[in-house]
Parts: sequence; structure tokens; C-alpha cells
Amino acid sequence: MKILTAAQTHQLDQATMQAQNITSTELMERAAGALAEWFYGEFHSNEAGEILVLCGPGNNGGDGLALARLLHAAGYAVRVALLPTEKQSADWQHNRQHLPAAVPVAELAAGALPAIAPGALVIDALFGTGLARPLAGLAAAVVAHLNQARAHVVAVDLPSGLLADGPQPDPGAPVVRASYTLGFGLPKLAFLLPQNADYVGEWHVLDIGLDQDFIDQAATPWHFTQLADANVALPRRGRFGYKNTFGHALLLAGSRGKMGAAVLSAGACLRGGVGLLTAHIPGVGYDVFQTTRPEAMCLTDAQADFVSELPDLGPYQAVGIGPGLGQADATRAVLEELLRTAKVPLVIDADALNLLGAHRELLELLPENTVLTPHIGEFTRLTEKAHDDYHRLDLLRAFIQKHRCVVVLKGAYTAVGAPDGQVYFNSTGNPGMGTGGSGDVLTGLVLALRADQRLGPLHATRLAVLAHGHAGDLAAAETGEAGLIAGDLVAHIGPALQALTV
Ligand SMILES: NC(=O)C1=CN([C@@H]2O[C@H](COP(=O)(O)OP(=O)(O)OC[C@H]3O[C@@H](n4cnc5c(N)ncnc54)[C@H](OP(=O)(O)O)[C@@H]3O)[C@@H](O)[C@H]2O)[C@@H](O)CC1
Ligand SMILES: Nc1ncnc2c1ncn2[C@@H]1O[C@H](COP(=O)(O)OP(=O)(O)O)[C@@H](O)[C@H]1O
Ligand SMILES: [K+]
Repeated sequence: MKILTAAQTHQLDQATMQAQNITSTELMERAAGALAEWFYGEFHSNEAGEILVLCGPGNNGGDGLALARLLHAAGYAVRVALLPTEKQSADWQHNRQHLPAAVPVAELAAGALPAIAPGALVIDALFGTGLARPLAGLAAAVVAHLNQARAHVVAVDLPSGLLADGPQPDPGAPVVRASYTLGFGLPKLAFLLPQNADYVGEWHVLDIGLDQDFIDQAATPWHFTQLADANVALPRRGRFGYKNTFGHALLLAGSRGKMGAAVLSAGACLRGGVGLLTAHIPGVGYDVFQTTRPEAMCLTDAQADFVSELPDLGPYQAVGIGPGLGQADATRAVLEELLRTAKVPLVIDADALNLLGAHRELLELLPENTVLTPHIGEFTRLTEKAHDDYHRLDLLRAFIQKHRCVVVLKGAYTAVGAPDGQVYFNSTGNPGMGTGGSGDVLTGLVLALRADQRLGPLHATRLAVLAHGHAGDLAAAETGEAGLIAGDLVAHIGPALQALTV
């Protein structure tokens, strides 16, 4: 699924009207109908109380007026408050005229803003994608008043005051803090960034039949990967496939006190469908590794406590390095030798990333299509401190294009960046995955899919990230988010991949 800018969204509306031969009023009616349907499912008219609909002067306000009419007709108690302005959009005027007289309408006025009880339901239809400048004056006062009220706010299209696709020009200007945001057709970049979480709340995208041809042709670097995405499915195994068909992976992981990382990562690699797995680990980990992962082969390093040797890479189709590795100087030398000699796909995580960050000259050695899996802290060590989430995305795109690699920037809505500069946000996963070892599991899973000769680098990585998050969602359904531990992710990789198999 693509993510478009506010400007492209306006073009998409126009293209939809043209392609389907409908008026903007009809499109707005569709939008309002979709909003109303969501309301019927979420809030029963007997329990919703009186709903206050705050309407701005443009089409966002037009949506609010149309929604007020539909909710009133469905038996909800509704009142409307209008932001006074000199001009209103044509569809706003149409929907103002068609609002039944039985719906109370007031004009917002400074010093006499409507009382909003704590817990009341308020629809924010002040501004959407047409926001042209930071909120000031009465509009800013209304938003500040709303934010103080501790109401349940449902934002239409965007929380008012928030830009769809870029940082706020005036960070001091108020933005509605919504409980829910209901967008149309496609997710917005703003929905996916941590800095906007308090404004956007829980978001949903409502289908209003926007023109697919326009979407297919629109140029954008931003994408959103969902479970149904055919581009990231796992191909079914051929009837005559055998272990060599699915690749032999090598995992360099573990150090004294961090052997669990190697065990978790190896477990994920095995559950990820690798044909054969060999782990190269420090001597201290031999017993625990062989006992907990009997399916994997095990090479032990000459050093007891950390990895200091690179084994012969001859037998392997992919190599992963990093989980629990430590940052000994001898380990840095192993990483450097790996980067200089490897002829197969590489997956680099955790301390191997920290070593790259501490020795930036090694970045020049990264083979094309190497997969790096940093969380934000590790990414900062590889690049620089971002001043906000949008800047971090700029840094991500610069990094992937410069180094021609795939970067998995981990977090909620993990961003997978490809060497051509395209970025794919992930839809699966939950905060229960914020638990030690979750990232080690992802490394093992990416490694398994990079060893699978049937998948290209981007396909393998996006699939691994999608399946990892889905495993987290399946696990959390059993354990709850707080109770989820990384081993539960390993246990659910099988069903997660099965759900993604075509
Ligand atoms: N087109 C369609 O058919 C569909 C569109 N849809 C809906 O349309 C929405 C976009 O509508 P839109 O383009 O009219 O923009 P909108 O967000 O209402 O704001 C524009 C108004 O606000 C004003 N204004 C801006 N900034 C301001 C500020 N800081 N402070 C004060 N005023 C400010 C601006 O005035 P101006 O800048 O001209 O002075 C103008 O009057 C979209 O989010 C979705 O909800 C859906 O129905 C699907 C079908
Ligand atoms: N709120 C969240 N929503 C979705 N996924 C999350 C969330 N928090 C963490 N994760 C996922 O959990 C993993 C955590 O990885 P990482 O920070 O490297 O953990 P560790 O170093 O403990 O293994 C990442 O894949 C990340 O995307
Ligand atoms: K809004």
C-alpha cells in the first residue's frame, strides 16, 4: 500500500471524481458514510451521549457536517459548532444547507467556547489535509480548549493542526490530541511516527473507493506493508524440496553472559525455515547451545568468552552476525574479515552494528544488499542524532542509497529501507515486543529468509519483518503484551509464516 502526500491526496480525489464520474459532493457523502459506519460499530447511539462536531471552513468541515446529518438520522444526539470564517468550500455549503434544523448549530467564539464534559465524544472536523499554516487565533484557542477537556476525540482524516506528511513548521502551535483518527483510503506518513502518537491516537483507514489507477501510478518513496501484501508472501515449498534447497546459514553470535541471544536467534532461524544452520559461538556457550538447539550445528571459537575467529565461509548461503556478540577488538577484526571476504548475503545486527558505528570506515566495505537491523539507538551510532522522526527518515534514505544496503529501522511500524531509496513501513507487531531478545529473533528470521535462494533481498527482509511482527501479535493474543517474552516470538514464527504462505 502506498503512502501519499497531502498534495497527492488532493490529486487522488480529483482523479477519483473524474474516473468514476462523480461530483465532489458525492465523494464527500461517501467519506461521511464510511465515517458513520465506523461510528455505528464503535459507539452505540444509547451510550454515546451528545456528540459535539467541531467543523472548520473547508472540506474537512464539510465531512463533519455530513457526518452530523448521518449520525442524527441514525438516532445519535448531535450538536455542531462552526469555526466562523469569511468563505467556506462549496461542499461545506451544500452540507450546511442539508443539516436538519433539529441539529443545534452554534458559532465558535473566543471567550465563549462550548463546555465539554470529561469523557464526552467530540468529532474534530476542523482541518484536514488542507491545513495551510500553523493554527493561530480562534482556531488555536478551540484546539487548546478541546485538548484540556479530556474528551474522547475522533479526528476526521487528520488531527487538526497536524500536517499529513512533514514536521510542524511551528512546534508551539496546538494540535488536536485525538483518541482515534479516521483517514480515507491510504495511511498518512504522520500516522506512523512516534512523535505524532499523542495526536493521532488509534488510527484507521476507511475505504472510500479512491481511484486505484492513480494510486498505482503515483510516485512516492513511502509504502505500508500489510499481511495481505502479495509482494511479500512466502512461496510454498516444492514437493521435492530438501534441506539444501532452503539454504545453509551461518550465525556468529554470543559472548559470556549473552548466549541467550545466540540461542534465540538460532531458534528463529530454524523456525524461519532454513535448511541447515551452523552457529559459531564462543566456547563458554557450547553446552547451553547444543542442549537448547539440537537442530543446529555448532562451531566453537578458540576464545571462551567472545568470537575471535571467522570460520571458512565455503558451505554457507547467508551469514548473520551480531546477537549478543560483544565488542571485543578481536570481534571487530572478525567483522572486518567477514565484510572483506563474504560472497553471500550478510545480516548485521546489534553489537556488529555498534562496531560499525565505532569504526565507520568499515561501512565502506558493506557488500551491496547487506541487511542491517538497527533500532533507533544503533542507527544513531551509524549516522547522527536526528532532530525529529522526519529527519531520521531523511537520514535513513541517504544511508541506504549511499551504502546500497537494506536497513531495517526497528520500532513500532519498523521501516525497511531498500538501496533504491524506497521505504516500507511494517503494519504488524505490538508493544509487547519491547522485551529483551526480540531483535535477536528478528535477526535469525531475516537470516533464514536470506539463505532461501528463492527470495530477493528486499522480499526476504520485508517478509521477515512482517512475519516477526505477526508472530508477536499471535503470541500476545495468548500471553498478553506484558507477559510476552522473546521465546514466545520464536514459538509463533511457524504459524506466522504459514499465514503468509501462498
Ligand atoms: N475533496 C474531496 O472531495 C474530499 C475531501 N475530503 C476531506 O477534505 C479535506 C480536505 O479539505 P480541504 O482541501 O478543503 O482542506 P481543509 O483541511 O478542510 O482545510 C482548508 C480550509 O482551512 C483553511 N485553513 C487552512 N489552514 C488554516 C489555518 N491554519 N487556520 C485557519 N484556517 C486555515 C483554508 O482557508 P485558506 O487557507 O484558504 O485561508 C480552508 O478554508 C480532507 O482532509 C478530507 O477531510 C473527504 O471528504 C474525501 C473527499
Ligand atoms: N511498540 C512496538 N510495536 C511493534 N514492534 C515493536 C514495538 N516495540 C518493539 N518492537 C519490535 O521488537 C524488536 C525489538 O528489537 P531490539 O530493540 O533490537 O530488541 P533486543 O535488542 O532486546 O533484541 C524490533 O523488531 C521492534 O520492531
Ligand atoms: K480533522
